[in-house]
Amino acid sequence: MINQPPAHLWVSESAPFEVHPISLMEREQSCSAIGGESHPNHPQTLILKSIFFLDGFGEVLLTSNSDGLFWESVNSPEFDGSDCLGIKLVPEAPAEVKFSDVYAVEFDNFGVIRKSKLAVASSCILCDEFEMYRFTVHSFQRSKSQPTQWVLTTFTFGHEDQQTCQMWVNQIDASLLLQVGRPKNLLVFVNPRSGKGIGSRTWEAVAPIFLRAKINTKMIVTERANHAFDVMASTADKDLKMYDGIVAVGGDGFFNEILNGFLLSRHLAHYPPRPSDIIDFVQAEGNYPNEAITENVNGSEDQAPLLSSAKYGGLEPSTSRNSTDHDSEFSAFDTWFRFGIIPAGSTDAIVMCSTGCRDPTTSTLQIVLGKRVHLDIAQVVRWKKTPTSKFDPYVRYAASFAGYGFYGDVITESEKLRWMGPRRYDYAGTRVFLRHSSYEAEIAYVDIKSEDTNTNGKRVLCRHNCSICNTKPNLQHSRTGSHSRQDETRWLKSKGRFLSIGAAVISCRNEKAPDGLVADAHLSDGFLHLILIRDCHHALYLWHLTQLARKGGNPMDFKFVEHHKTTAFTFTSFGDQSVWNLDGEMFEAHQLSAQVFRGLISLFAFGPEV
Ligand SMILES: Nc1ncnc2c1ncn2[C@@H]1O[C@H](COP(=O)(O)OP(=O)(O)OP(=O)(O)O)[C@@H](O)[C@H]1O
Repeated sequence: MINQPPAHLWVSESAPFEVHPISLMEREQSCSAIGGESHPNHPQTLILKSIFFLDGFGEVLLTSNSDGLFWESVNSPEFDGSDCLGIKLVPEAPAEVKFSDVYAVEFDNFGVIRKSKLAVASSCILCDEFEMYRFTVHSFQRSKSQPTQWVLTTFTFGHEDQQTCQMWVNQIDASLLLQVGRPKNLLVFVNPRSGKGIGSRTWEAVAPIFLRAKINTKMIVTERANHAFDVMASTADKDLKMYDGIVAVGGDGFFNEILNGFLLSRHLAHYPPRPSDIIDFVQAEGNYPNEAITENVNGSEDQAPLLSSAKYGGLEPSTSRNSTDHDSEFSAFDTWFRFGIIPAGSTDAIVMCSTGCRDPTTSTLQIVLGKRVHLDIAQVVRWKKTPTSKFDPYVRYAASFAGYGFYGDVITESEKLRWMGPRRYDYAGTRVFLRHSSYEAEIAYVDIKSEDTNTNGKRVLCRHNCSICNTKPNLQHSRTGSHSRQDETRWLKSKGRFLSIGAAVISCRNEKAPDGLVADAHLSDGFLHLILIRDCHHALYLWHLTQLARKGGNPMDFKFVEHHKTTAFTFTSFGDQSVWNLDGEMFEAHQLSAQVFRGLISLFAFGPEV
């Protein structure tokens, strides 16, 4: 039943408007007039107050200032908070929304406003409903069951006067324009084959949020693997700079493709040292006998070689990259350009680590609200693909993980089973586990003293506004190269048979490993976590894997597991074939080196809230 609003709302007391004035309405043109604070960037900010009907709640006095909207219930005999059956309802609606949490406001024309929540829920025909002009404020709230998940919420305000509604919409719109860091133009890549083939559906579900937020999106649905890479690599910088960022609707592998398409031609920096650079130096100095290298199972410091920056890096100018070029070409994107990921893949570890959950709506909200976190990126340089291939440096970047042995085998197996969707990882994982293959290899890694790690060896989890990620680095490894400026870099070596070698850039939290591969890895502390799993009894390996799969497990607490926080490492295989897994993509490499670049890129994300 649609009623006319009660008569008292039509009576003007201080009528500032001639058309349909509403009692108690106040309009202040200057902040000082009502003792409010002016917005530092916008001294003309209006402070508005008007009586509205809040849909599903009742009559409220709505106030807008530079921070947001606030409302309080207006007590009147006809709006006493009772529903149509006379039951007293305690209003549950929040009484404020900050502009920083508002992503859109829309004028809704003439339509129904309901007096109480019960009326909304039950569509009770006896409940009071009015028809009036309306506007809707779009925001979010945290899910009650999973607080890291953000769910859409709206507040619809009704008023008899169209102009009043329109004025509020204009005012709120003006306040939203003052919110810093929100994107206006985005290039969106959609992988229709992600996960269970849900990329396009995922985009269709979240696209209205971008539309409402008045963000222009240019959307490209990929037609083949590497399509997004090719577009990113071939687009001129001046065209890319028209966008505030790039959004990937897909999984980690798809994001990796976009990242590589962006970085490969734009990020110019010195390569990390080759495995042979380190061995050559050690042999020349004579302080690290080969036998000791072979036996260095525990990475004891006595056996550690020192490597001066003058001696490593070892690349001829033709094969190295100039970090001065890097500064000019890459930093042009540095300040505002961001990447977003809307999860639609099989694992989505990067999204889980950067937003705290795996939810397309949460990721979309964090994009439209312009959130930002920095992300470390590992640069992996393959020197030789197979034992017989010639020296041919080939660079790839990884945002989450580089893994060998078990991880390489799982990705090799699962690629043949793409048709199975995300279940392929369970099937391939079981097969590879049963095979229990181990591989002979040698690893050298930069030794980091615990006082250089920002945590002093303590386990500190990465969270929203993380103090570790925000700390200035003690080491000189940074965006210009992980360790290239240090006078002395100490390398440790491990050689032997490994079930797996993993280098985690971030914690790699996912549904199979709720704490991730490394629970205390950070988004942008500038460190890699090298996890070496030596050949061990099958049952012990299973025990380690079950610890990984458990929340609060201790997967590192085994003698055969080594965990080294580092900035760079080199790898040499002694087998015929060796396959790595980079962010879920296969990467064949007989010899490689990797180094981390601290906070090399920014993501549209709020940071994990674990
Ligand atoms: N149109 C397409 N057809 C086939 N493959 C595509 C297409 N577009 C992209 N790809 C490829 O699909 C691969 C996997 O995509 P994506 O990472 O989105 O899904 P996933 O592997 O299921 O998820 P995750 O990486 O999280 O495990 C990427 O390597 C990408 O190159």
